[in-house]
Amino acid sequence: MGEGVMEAIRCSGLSKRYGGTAAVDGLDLSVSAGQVYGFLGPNGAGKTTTLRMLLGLIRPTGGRAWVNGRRLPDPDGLARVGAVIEEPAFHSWMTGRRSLEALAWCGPPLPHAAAVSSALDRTGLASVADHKVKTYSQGMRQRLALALALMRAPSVVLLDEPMNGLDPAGVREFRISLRALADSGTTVLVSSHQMAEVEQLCDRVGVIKNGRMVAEGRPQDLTTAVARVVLAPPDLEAARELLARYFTVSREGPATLLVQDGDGRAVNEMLGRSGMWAHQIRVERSGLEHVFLELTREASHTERRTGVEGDGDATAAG
Ligand SMILES: Nc1ncnc2c1ncn2[C@@H]1O[C@H](COP(=O)(O)OP(=O)(O)OP(=O)(O)O)[C@@H](O)[C@H]1O
Repeated sequence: MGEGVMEAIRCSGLSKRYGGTAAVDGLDLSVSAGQVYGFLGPNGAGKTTTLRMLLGLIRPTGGRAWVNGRRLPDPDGLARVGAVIEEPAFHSWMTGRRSLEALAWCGPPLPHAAAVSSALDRTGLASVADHKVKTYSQGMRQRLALALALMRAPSVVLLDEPMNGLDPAGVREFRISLRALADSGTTVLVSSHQMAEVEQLCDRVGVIKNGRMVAEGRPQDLTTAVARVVLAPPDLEAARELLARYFTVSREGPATLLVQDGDGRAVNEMLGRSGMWAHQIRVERSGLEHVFLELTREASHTERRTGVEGDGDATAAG
């Protein structure tokens, strides 16, 4: 994304408290127009609550948010926002196309006569549009929900874990639909637990924990280099001691060391100077999943009780 691209979504200090619990706690978030933004976080991190606030379904208790440059709450702007927060219940005896046409009756008029066909097309459902929904796979139903969200040609789409429950082929198809959507200029904010998919799909990623952003950036910038060094004993132990002076090193297998943040050339040079020669040095990026787990490690046993509304952070590690 270039400089000066319009922000499609912005949250500034956005907060939502339920009694003493801070579901979202001073969240800052910025999504440029036309991006696919991955919104990651462990269970209970505040993802759904954030999406519900952006949709005007619940009212924030603090902070501000804008969608398409318009300060929320903004009922008039909702027509330009599509969402799949919970899977809608379709009538299984209707066809996919008929389901969308029936639901089009509720709400404002469609932007053009071919809006239903276009939404089915964009979600890869054109060939099964006239089949009954009860014959659809889980993945097809989830894409039908996406088609429903796209029917009014929104400029921003909010999706809450849309790939949950899909098999690898379903996830791949869904990912292709989302990518095509963003390539046509629609902004997509997608919450997910499927790290590998997020890594492949998203232009940027934000990781939230306890209702706050803990890491943000391009997927490739959030991952770190790991050098995998294969050496035969007895050099292995000597190499571990040597490299451990400069890097975090761990034994991975009987002949392999894992060197965090290791640059292959530096590792090679250090070993060579000490007369040790590796059979192999391979530098890889550690997956986003690893980074996610590290960043959110304590989240599952962290209590989030806060004091009186307006108080500062009272987070206590459990
Ligand atoms: N209506 C509510 N009343 C009280 N607490 C709530 C309510 N909605 C959410 N919470 C709490 O707010 C926190 C954030 O919930 P939220 O559903 O936003 O998390 P999430 O990141 O979407 O989690 P998941 O990945 O499990 O869907 C949780 O601790 C949850 O229990």
